[in-house]
Amino acid sequence: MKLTIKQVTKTFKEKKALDAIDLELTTGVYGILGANGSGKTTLMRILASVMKPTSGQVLLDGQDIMAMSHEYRNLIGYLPQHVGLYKNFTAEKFLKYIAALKGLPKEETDEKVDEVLELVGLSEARRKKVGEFSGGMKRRVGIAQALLNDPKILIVDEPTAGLDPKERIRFRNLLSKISSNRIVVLSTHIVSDIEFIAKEVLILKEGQLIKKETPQRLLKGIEDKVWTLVIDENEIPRYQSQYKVGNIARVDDRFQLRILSDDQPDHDAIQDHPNLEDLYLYYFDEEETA
Ligand SMILES: Nc1ncnc2c1ncn2[C@@H]1O[C@H](COP(=O)(O)OP(=O)(O)OP(=O)(O)O)[C@@H](O)[C@H]1O
Repeated sequence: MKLTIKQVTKTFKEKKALDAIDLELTTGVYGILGANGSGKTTLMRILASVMKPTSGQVLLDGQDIMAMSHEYRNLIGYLPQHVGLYKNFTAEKFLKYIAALKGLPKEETDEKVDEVLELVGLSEARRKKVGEFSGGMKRRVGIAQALLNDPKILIVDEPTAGLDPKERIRFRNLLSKISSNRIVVLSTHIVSDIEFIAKEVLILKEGQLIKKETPQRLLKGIEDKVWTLVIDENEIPRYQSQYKVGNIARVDDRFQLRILSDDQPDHDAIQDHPNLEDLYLYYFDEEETA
């Protein structure tokens, strides 16, 4: 199975949200990383076929998804950024309701609902009201509804926003588990969401795809650019104005700075192994780092 994105551009009035994106996706998890407004949601919506590109095409195994219409929609599971859940429904009732909306045959529904509840770890909570669920459980209901039609392509937009670290890990493992025979596209600006599960990381910046690499290769690209340096507090502003400074940690009465720089920022600076947080800082320096 291959999803091909060919010269996809989306323009809103004068704003180019996506600018001639070319991409090929096969089974596995793809992490789309980008700052706010970089075009992640727009790309996800086009892949989910809820939005048409201004120009360009998306092809599934050579067929235009717009021409495939329902045939394509039946292959898609989509979890938008904000999904409406019916608070007074139990998880089970909600999923049965969505199954009916998706046109699942009645005789298959019970078994399918059992299966997705099990998959997302909510079997025991199935008779509880969704309104009483934690943030992480609600997201898992969201994934469960997206999986009801056993989609070959699963698109999840910022699924971990607002989740605590434990719930994030659980969610990540779930995505990893279900990705073996599907294309999973996950957007996030939280780097640790994709560091361990993404087959490739796609970096979007101002509507352009600036990188598409395995996490390992991306890190290799900044291998000799990460430095740590211990300084006094009054020196911090000088380094912040001259360099891309990431984490600042207190070490006794001094401070350790994590600095991204092509050259050694000071003769006392020590090189360190890069992580994806460094990478994010490297590409999105001027924007807020998450
Ligand atoms: N319906 C719309 N009308 C006008 N402009 C839009 C519309 N949707 C998106 N945009 C603009 O297109 C750009 C990309 O938006 P998009 O929502 O795809 O970014 P994003 O990377 O998903 O951001 P976020 O992380 O904040 O969700 C932004 O500048 C946004 O303001």
